[in-house]
Amino acid sequence: MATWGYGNDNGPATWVKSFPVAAGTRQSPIDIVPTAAKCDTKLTENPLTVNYSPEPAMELCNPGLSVKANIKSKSVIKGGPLEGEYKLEQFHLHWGSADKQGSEHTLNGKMFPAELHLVHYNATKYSSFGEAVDKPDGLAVFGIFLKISDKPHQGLKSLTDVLSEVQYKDKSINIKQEYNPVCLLPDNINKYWTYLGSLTTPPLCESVTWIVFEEPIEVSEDQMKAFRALCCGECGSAPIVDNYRPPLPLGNRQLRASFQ
Ligand SMILES: NS(=O)(=O)c1ccc(CCCCO)cc1
Ligand SMILES: [Zn+2]
Repeated sequence: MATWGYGNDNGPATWVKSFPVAAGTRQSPIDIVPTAAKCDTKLTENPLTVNYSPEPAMELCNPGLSVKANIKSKSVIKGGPLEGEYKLEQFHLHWGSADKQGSEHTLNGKMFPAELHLVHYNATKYSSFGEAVDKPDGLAVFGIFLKISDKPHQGLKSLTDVLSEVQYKDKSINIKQEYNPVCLLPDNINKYWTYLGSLTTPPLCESVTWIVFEEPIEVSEDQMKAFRALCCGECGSAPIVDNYRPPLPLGNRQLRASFQ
């Protein structure tokens, strides 16, 4: 199969041909149904802790199906559902061609216009992201919903203001100003759902402890337009839009909530 993507010929329904785990039992994303989540006090007794550091010259790139920032500084998380310390590797987003769609996780069947993923690997047990990526306890990903407001998100503005410089595939730039990814988190990180899942793109490894925050971050329509202006290839290629995998069955998994 040619490279995977989100089109009719290479989209999510076709991935199982090259990546059989797509039909696995702990796939992501899922539809989050809060009333079906089990409130687990163990999650609150051991609060999720975020220790992110400023990134001096953060690299922003267009790999062709999203926009990604690669992290070099020591930014770590622990607690909540996690055992050990997980180190931030990268963050990226998924978004729609219109505000009615774009997120990967859904909330009671509702899609948000976009979803931000902060990808961490288990640095206590593994020496690199590459080693951790296919281990059942290898990764932890923060899922943050984006919703539209009339004000731009200041933290994302440092990125959306320069997206035109990575408009084409394989372009990358360094963000001049020091950037601390903590600015991307919602105000309240104590309210989240967590479950055992997978990467939402090939290779779809079943290696992710998902932590999806209840509180969305707010972005402007202009910022959404900036994401939708990114291109899959070189000048004249199709825009990167609708780069989301639809939800998979929860199956026998337990969805836990850190709050009532
Ligand atoms: N949408 S996601 O957060 O699940 C995600 C994170 C990271 C990768 C990269 C896998 C690279 C394998 O070599 C792919 C998907
Ligand atoms: Zn993602």
